[in-house]
Amino acid sequence: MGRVGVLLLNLGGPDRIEDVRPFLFNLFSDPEIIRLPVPWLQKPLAWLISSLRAKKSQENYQQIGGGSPLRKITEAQAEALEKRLEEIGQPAQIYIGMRYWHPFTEEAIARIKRDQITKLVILPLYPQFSISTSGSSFRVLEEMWKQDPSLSQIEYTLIPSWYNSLGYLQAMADLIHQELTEIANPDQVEIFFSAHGVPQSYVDEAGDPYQKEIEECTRLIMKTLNRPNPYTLAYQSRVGPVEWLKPYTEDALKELGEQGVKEILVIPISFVSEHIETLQEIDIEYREVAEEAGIEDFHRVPALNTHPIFIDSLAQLVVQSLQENPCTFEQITHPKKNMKMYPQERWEWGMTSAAEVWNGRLAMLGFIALMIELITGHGPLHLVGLL
Ligand SMILES: C=CC1=C(C)c2cc3[nH]c(cc4nc(cc5[nH]c(cc1n2)c(C)c5CCC(=O)O)C(CCC(=O)O)=C4C)c(C)c3C=C
Ligand SMILES: [Fe+2]
Ligand SMILES: [Fe+2]
Repeated sequence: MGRVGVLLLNLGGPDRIEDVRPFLFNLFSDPEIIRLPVPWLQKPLAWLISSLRAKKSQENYQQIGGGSPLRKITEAQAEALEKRLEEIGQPAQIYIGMRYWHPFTEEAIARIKRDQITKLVILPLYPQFSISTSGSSFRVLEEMWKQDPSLSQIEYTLIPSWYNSLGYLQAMADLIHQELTEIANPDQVEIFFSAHGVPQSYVDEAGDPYQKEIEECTRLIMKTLNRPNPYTLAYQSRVGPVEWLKPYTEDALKELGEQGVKEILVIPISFVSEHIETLQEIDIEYREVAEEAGIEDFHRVPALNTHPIFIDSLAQLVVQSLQENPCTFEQITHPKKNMKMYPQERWEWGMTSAAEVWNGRLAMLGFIALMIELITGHGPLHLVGLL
């Protein structure tokens, strides 16, 4: 079969407090995170938002020990996966490619070339597909494949999403089950799925399948769990002024409080590792919101991390994908359905020359407004909470 490699894709997180600002700059420089009609505004805006958001974000990272645990957990997952693949007779070298922090996707590809990998399975550590996560990493890789002809020697295959894989569902059900056994009246507990949000326009205008996959995923987890508990799905971590997927986690918590719910079990489902949004946002911020709403007992299921059933499910996905026909970038980033993976090339208001002139003028006005905001510390971005 040649030399097999598995490339695990993930978001990345700042290892230390001083990494927070450059990490945020990388994140906001991504056109899949802030979809602007004019590419040249991306970097100045990323610089501005990262500079102004850094302080608040650093405080949050300070509350969880001064940095993101994401790199260490992803490395532990890679090690466990390598071991499991060896055990089931499919040895492979595992690589980690982060989108916004070390080890970057580019570093992983350099190592894959150096090791002369001939077959590569590209596996995002996001169970559900979103243009803003797996899609963004696929886009970077597709660009690298276009720029570097030597990469065409590697036979690769993508696993776009795997929220419905049996092992993953069993691992999630096992975590929930374990947590419920510690609770006095387990059947009365409200199961509260908290998914990471995306702007509503990603789904409505760009055709992101994320919301559909999240909804299906929660349904399948509940079916696998096979318990009578009531459940809610809500979306967390909204950034900026636009509308995101609803209901928002804070609103759903308040509503449950109003309905008299006293005990909830929160399940983070967009991500398989502990990170700032589980350790800080859920465990600290949303716990407070829930308590204020009258919810007396707030429990959370830990992230999968290196749960053995989960690691085995990743290994099975790798084996299965090596047996099937390869899935290419073309199939995912240029789907037949109307999904807009390349925001700046496809937004309709950049299509005509007149519109482009107006885009340019508006962008210039916007940039001046941003500079004023930066200097004075007052303006619309502060008002809506983006900065
Ligand atoms: C599936 C998970 C995620 C989706 C979807 C997602 C979309 C998304 N995120 C932002 C903005 C930010 N995300 C930040 C951190 C962050 N995001 C995810 C996951 C998803 N994001 C993770 C796992 C992390 C944390 C990594 C870590 O350090 O532990 C941040 C930085 C933190 C902060 O300042 O709050 C921002 C900002 C947008 C705008 C977006 C969709 C468009
Ligand atoms: Fe995020
Ligand atoms: Fe976030």
